[in-house]
Amino acid sequence: MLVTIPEVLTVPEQQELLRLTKELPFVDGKETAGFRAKMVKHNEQVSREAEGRRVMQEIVVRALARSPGFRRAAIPHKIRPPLISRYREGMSYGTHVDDAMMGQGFQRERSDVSVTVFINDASDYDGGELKIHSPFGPQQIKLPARSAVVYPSGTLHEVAKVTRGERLVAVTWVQSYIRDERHRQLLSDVMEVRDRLHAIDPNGKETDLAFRIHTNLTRLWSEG
Ligand SMILES: O=C(O)CCC(=O)C(=O)O
Ligand SMILES: [Fe+2]
Repeated sequence: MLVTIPEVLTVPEQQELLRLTKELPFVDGKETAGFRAKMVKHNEQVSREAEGRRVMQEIVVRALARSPGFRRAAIPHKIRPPLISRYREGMSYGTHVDDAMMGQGFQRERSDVSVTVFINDASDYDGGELKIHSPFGPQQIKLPARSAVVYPSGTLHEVAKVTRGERLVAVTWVQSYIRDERHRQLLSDVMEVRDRLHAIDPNGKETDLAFRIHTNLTRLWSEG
């Protein structure tokens, strides 16, 4: 399931992120890539040592956590501290699959859902499309600033070479309460129906039923 979500970041949040990207030091993105992804990862990310990195991560996580669209698509249990990535002219990230387990030692978390939050606008650069290889063919994603895309971590994907300007994104991974993508899609659909029924008829029998289906499917399928 590939979902795009507009306006995840507020304008002040996006401005603060942009300001910090101008101030903070970036390092080679290979630092956080698995051994195979290292071969194809040509980008930069805000240094682990940078003071303001935590501030940026908190802004992004807070924005995602309050977004109903994100919550519905990802059904998040745990979210990794985001990487703040920059692709300057000539940079790209070749085809790869994200690691299944992320983090250190016994604190590892499974990645079910990958997320890109767009910090600067698509008009600021040429190229730089996020290309997700799906069973229905490749999906090319290039979104306006403040939007996000959510897609299954098990897909092969790549970032096309930036040919003008620079691309600034925050990238993170979610361990979902619902591990199976088919279950997540069904729950997400039921949630939408439930919320629409509630808006139309808060006291209706059908609304009760939709709430019951959603709640009990969550009980049936969730873990963690
Ligand atoms: O920059 C993006 O949109 C995705 C980058 C990516 O695939 C990764 O960091 O694993
Ligand atoms: Fe990736």
